[in-house]
Amino acid sequence: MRYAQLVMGPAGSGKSTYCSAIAEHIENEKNSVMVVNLDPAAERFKYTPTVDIRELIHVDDAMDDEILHFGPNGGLVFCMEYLIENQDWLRDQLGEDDDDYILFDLPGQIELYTHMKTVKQLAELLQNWGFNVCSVMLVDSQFMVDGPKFISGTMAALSVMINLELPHVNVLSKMDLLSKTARKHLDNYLEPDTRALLSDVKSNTSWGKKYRYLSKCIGRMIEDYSLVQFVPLNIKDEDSISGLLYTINTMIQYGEDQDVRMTDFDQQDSDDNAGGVEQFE
Ligand SMILES: Nc1nc2c(ncn2[C@@H]2O[C@H](COP(=O)(O)OP(=O)(O)OP(=O)(O)O)[C@@H](O)[C@H]2O)c(=O)[nH]1
Ligand SMILES: [Mg+2]
Repeated sequence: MRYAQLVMGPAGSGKSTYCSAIAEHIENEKNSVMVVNLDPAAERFKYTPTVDIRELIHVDDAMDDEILHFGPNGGLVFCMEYLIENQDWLRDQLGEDDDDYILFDLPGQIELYTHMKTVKQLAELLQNWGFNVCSVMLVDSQFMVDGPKFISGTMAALSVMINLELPHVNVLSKMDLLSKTARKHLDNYLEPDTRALLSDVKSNTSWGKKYRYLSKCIGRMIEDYSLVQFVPLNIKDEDSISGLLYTINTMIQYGEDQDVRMTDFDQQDSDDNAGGVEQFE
């Protein structure tokens, strides 16, 4: 079995920084990990990618092409579709080693995740190649500190979850940047509570009243069904990273093989003992 995190989220939400920090953390625990850059427009990142989509296609190739003439956003979508069409290239680059743990650093174009099919196709390819895949969606915590923004971030996360149908975790990134007051505000929303969410939604006008009612219904739905949850991540705090990785690794069943091996070992041990008892008798 192999293991994959598809790291996604809006532009600048911290995906590449997350990949470097998580890779460093896993390596410090003496486990091996690889990072694959799947952002055809990436300029620089701290990690050294094992595989880099820019060796297959760069967003400039799509933009400079005299027939295609894409702008940066269309160009990026084209590159991701090109990757799927050239799946053999990716398969060869990834190799076939058992037990690989790979972080895929994806581009920051939210429509790739909310309703387009390319990332879903990528996940299906990886699953066919023997990966346990999960999606990790980063949302910048600074954009989630008032009720209406939290609701809209939650709805974006929900559409990604529905579109991809993968084991999924939503991460609030850049927690180290929040002031104490902002952190307190955010804490009120983390345990879904419609009243807290609505406290920022003004309702003086008739539009305001309707908007408040809609927000209330959405808030209740999220609260009643525990549909979307967020894990806050402070990348400067090792405990925060370990906690999140534990959640993710449980989802992709990373480490369970080791448990099985331990169980086999225990079984062997007790068989041996049983033999010993017989001999003794
Ligand atoms: N303080 C702090 N800054 C962060 C954190 N994560 C990312 N940043 C900063 O936010 C900016 C964007 O981070 P990236 O990791 O490049 O974000 P990205 O999601 O990969 O961006 P795109 O690939 O352009 O969509 C950089 O200046 C990072 O240094 C964090 O956890 N804490
Ligand atoms: Mg990036």
